[in-house]
Parts: sequence; C-alpha cells; structure tokens
Amino acid sequence: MSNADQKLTILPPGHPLEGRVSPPGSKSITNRALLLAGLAKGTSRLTGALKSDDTRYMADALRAMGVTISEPDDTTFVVTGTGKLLPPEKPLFLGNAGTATRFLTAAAALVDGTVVVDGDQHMRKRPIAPLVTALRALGVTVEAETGCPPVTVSGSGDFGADRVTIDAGLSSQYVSALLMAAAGGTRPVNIELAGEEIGARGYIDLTVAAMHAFGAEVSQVSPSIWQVAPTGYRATDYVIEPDASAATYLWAAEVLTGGSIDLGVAATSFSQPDAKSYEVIARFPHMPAIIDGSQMQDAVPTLAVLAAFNETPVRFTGLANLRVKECDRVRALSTGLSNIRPGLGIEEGDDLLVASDPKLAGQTLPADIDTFADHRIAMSFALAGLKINGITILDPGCVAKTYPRYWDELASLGVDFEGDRP
Ligand SMILES: O=C(O)C1=C[C@@H](OP(=O)(O)O)[C@@H](O)[C@H](O)C1
Ligand SMILES: C=C(OP(=O)(O)O)C(=O)O
Repeated sequence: MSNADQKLTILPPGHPLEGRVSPPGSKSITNRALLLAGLAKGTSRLTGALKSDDTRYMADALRAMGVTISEPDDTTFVVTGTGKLLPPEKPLFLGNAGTATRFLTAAAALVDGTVVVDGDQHMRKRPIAPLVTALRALGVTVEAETGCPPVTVSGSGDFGADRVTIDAGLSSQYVSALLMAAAGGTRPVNIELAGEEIGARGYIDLTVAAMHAFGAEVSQVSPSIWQVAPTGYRATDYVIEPDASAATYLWAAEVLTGGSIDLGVAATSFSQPDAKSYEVIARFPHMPAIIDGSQMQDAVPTLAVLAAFNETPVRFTGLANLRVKECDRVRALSTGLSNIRPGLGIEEGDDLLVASDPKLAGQTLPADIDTFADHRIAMSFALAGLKINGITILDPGCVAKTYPRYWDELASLGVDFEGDRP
C-alpha cells in the first residue's frame, strides 16, 4: 500500500486530553535560519530546529550547493557555509515546501551559474510568477514557463539594479525571498510592495528578525518599502522557537476536550503570526461570528474545524490566498466539513461559513476526509475525530511536511486509532 492509500480513523477519547506535548521547532524560522546560515561564511549552530520534509528539502538543497550541514541530534543543524552558494549539478527538488522553493529561487541569483528550482506536482501548481518578474527587474535571467515551478535561474552572483517592486498578493514569501537574497548583493536594494495586499505581514517580521540575527542590515523605510544593505551574513548560533501553527492543534484539542495540555511554552511568547489564533481558540465555544484569517492563515484549518463545534456559526474572511497553499484550503475545508454533515462548511466567494453545532459532539458520522496531501487538512480534521465517531483521515502521512510526530503526540495524550499510524 502506498502512503497515499493509507487511512487512519480517530477514536474519540471520551475524556479530556491531558499531558505534556511540546510542538516541534518552527518551520518558517528553521528554513530562514538554514538559508541564512548557508549564505554566511563560517559555522552556525541552529538549535530547537524542525526536522521534517520541508526543512529536509531546504537542507539538502543547500548541501547540493556546497554547504556542509551536520545533524548531531533531532533538533540541531550545524551549518558551515563558505559565503558563496555553488551551482548544483541537478535541479533542486523541493517537494511542496513553499518556503524552500520561494526562498531558494531568489537566493539562486547569488549563484554564479544556473539553478533549476523544482517541486512535486502540487508545487508545480503554486504560483511563482510575481517573484520571477521581480527578479528579472533586478537584472537576473529567470524562466518559469508555466508561472509555477520549475524555475530556471541563471544568476551572476549579484543583482543588476537597486530597486524592485513586488506584488505579494498571492504570497508574502516572495517578499521574504527577495529580502534575504538582497543582502548578498553588492549594492543596497530597495524592495517595495506593489499594493497594500499582502498575506500575513508577520512573516516579513520573522524574516527581518532572522536577517538581523545573522548580521544583516535591513530597515523598513515606509509601511511598504524595505531597504537592505549589502552586508552578506555572519555565522551565528541561533535558537529556533516552537512552531505556532503546530501549537494551534494542541490548543484546539485542549479546549475541544476540556483538557489541559502543557505545551511548555506560553501562547504569548511566540513571534509567529499564527499565535494570534490563541485568542480566538481560548474563546471556544463562544468564538466570534466573523474571523479574519488573513493575518493567521495557517491557523484557519484549525479554527474552521473547531468552529464546527462552536455555539454559534462562524464566517471566515480574508482567505483568498488559502486557495494557493498546499491545496485549495477553502475548498478542502468546505468539502471535508460538508462530508461530515451536508452544509456544515459552505464557500461564499472566498469566505468559508461554518454552520456550527455543538451537538455534533458524541455523534457517529462516518466520513473519509480527503486531505489533498495537505498536512494542515489532515491535522485539523483529526480534531473533529476527537469528538465525532467515524472520522477517517486519508493519506495521514502527509503530516510529515511540518509535524512528523503529530499522530504519536496525539497517541501520547491517550488518543487511539484504527489503522496504522504512519
Ligand atoms: O514565510 C513563511 O514562512 C510562510 C508564509 C505563509 O505563506 P504565504 O506568504 O505564501 O501566504 C505561510 O502560509 C507559510 O506556511 C509560511
Ligand atoms: C502554506 C504552508 O506551507 P508552505 O507555503 O511553506 O509550503 C503551510 O505550512 O501551511
């Protein structure tokens, strides 16, 4: 049986979930730190890091470009760069890791030679044209025939212009990618947003913070313009905080079962955007009638499944760019919810309406949840299985993208399954 054919049925525990589970390291911060450490000259020690598909793709791509990376334990990368990335012999295969794909596309401009950035069939549908256009404006030769990967970057090791405008409506990762690459050039670069529209701005803040930690000088000269100095990066030791998006499943499992899960980290201590969702989760079963997901996008699947059990219906807004994530998440959520009960999740334009019903808890409503190979769809619908009998997650192994131990952690809290845990 191939992984994609696997199934896992969650057996509602019938008791509050209690215990201690620490979320893994942040995917977003790990992949920023790996890249910046790889661009630096010298050895950086990254601790508290995430080891998962997305970070493995990033680490392996850097190795293919001449960076030495060792992994002394489950949460540490020791990265030694030469200050220069080399042309890889083969295309870089980055699976469905958006961060690795977008960040390395821009960083490839710093390579003197050709880099092909590619991913799996899902990544080959995720848009990258705005980043390609911006890199061309910076004097880099880039081809992406379909507007999605594969992307061929023929860099000269530098940028040929000192300002660029980027349309980040589809993904903030384009901005982060340009910011991180820009410090590796030989002149200051101004990066300007084409419009006000941008996904969670908090991800840009994460990028700027990581750049500062690795010695770069980047300043925000206006709400939509950043200036990056050509400092390059300095190797450093860097502690990566736990993943806020992973934490959302544990917070939701706690309130949904009336339990007490010790994450070992306070919700207020995260610097990642998804931590904002804690305020909404803590209000369960009285979540707000309207939730704007635009500044906590990766938490929306968690919130939407939790909302199914809320006292009153919830409308989710600000979801346009959820349609170009690992899958069309608005569609996957409406499909999965309405598979549990017709009409439970409805799309209205890009909004998602969840027809909440606390009486769902305790019912038997057999539903095979199509995860569309999306880790967040798998992890969020597992929450429904804590309360409803018969929830089966298809392709449960897809959680390996960012949270390989997810099913083991639920088991450690006393959740039983039918089917083998991947
Ligand atoms: O910069 C980052 O680390 C991320 C930015 C967000 O993507 P978009 O900017 O594409 O919305 C988020 O969904 C993704 O999981 C991680
Ligand atoms: C959107 C996500 O990932 P990425 O864009 O990094 O592939 C995510 O992890 O929810």
